[in-house]
Amino acid sequence: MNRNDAWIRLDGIEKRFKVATRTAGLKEATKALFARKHTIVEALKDISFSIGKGEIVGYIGPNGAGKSTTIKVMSGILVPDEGQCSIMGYNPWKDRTEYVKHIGVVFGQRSQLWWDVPVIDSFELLRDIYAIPEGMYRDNLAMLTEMLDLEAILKMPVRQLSLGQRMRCEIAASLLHSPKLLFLDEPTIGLDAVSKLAVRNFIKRLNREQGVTVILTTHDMSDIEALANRILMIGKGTLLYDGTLDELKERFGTGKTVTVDYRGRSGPVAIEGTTLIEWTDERAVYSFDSEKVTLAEMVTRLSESVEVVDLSVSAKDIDEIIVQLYKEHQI
Ligand SMILES: Nc1ncnc2c1ncn2[C@@H]1O[C@H](COP(=O)(O)OP(=O)(O)OP(=O)(O)O)[C@@H](O)[C@H]1O
Repeated sequence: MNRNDAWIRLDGIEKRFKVATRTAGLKEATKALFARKHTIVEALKDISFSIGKGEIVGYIGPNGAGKSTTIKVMSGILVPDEGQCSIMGYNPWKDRTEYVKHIGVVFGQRSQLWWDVPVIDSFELLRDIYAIPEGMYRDNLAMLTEMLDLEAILKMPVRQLSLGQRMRCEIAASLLHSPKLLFLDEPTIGLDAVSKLAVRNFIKRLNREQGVTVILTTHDMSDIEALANRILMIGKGTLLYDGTLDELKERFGTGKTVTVDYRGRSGPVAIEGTTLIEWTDERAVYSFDSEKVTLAEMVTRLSESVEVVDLSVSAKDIDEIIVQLYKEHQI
């Protein structure tokens, strides 16, 4: 894709936050208030990428990496300090009034629905706020009610809904005005397996049948496996990976994972050529590359420090690849 033709394009986006420094104790806090001590958090550093129409992109990274900040910049909520952003020909923060008519946004941790009124009343309020034409509203409501199985819950007040029911309503609310681009920030957070599956299936169908482009942030790698054709990985405000999940597996997933059950030690045993993924009082999980260290060497090294009770070897799954990547990049 020629970057100039890209549907979504970010170029050198930077965002800094000024945070008041807090010190322990009232006296210190008062002093800091008057002295106006601040530190600068560099939330986004030179972020550039392009996304084409119809893609589903997973935006991943550990806590505090800058995912939500990017989504807020892209949805026009935050103005960056540096850089350019063009989405469907709009500048999200300068053309915000017109731009928001073409995007849908769901923040999994926040609600856009009114707590005490029936869901359908919230939908009607949104229809009025966004001046959605009646025909479009009726068609979309019927389609979303069917696809997200909302019939039985439309008349219930939001506060009575389960988390999974509420999330289905949040997603429907963000799509009533037929946006062509949907931002989902942690859409499956806290959901049970059945609700997660319903949300994922809906996103897939929406993308396939309506051509809606989806950008989603998640900590759940099974969301990524189920949905994303492409991954953007961010750490400490810097973009670290842009590619497909298959490429990621090919590049980083060649190694294997060893799970060791053991007795006789409380602290971790470091083994050269391996990455320690998990360590408890009874179990350790290592990832290793057989070109760097053999299984026999690992067992020998472990047996010097612990009594090995059981050991199993498996191919690395996506969560382990991600943990390894975060470690390699020290994020
Ligand atoms: N309004 C704000 N004021 C000050 N600092 C902020 C603000 N919003 C975000 N930050 C800081 O910017 C950095 C990036 O935050 P952001 O919320 O984008 O991360 P994230 O990748 O979405 O994290 P998580 O997975 O925990 O939601 C963090 O250090 C955060 O503390």
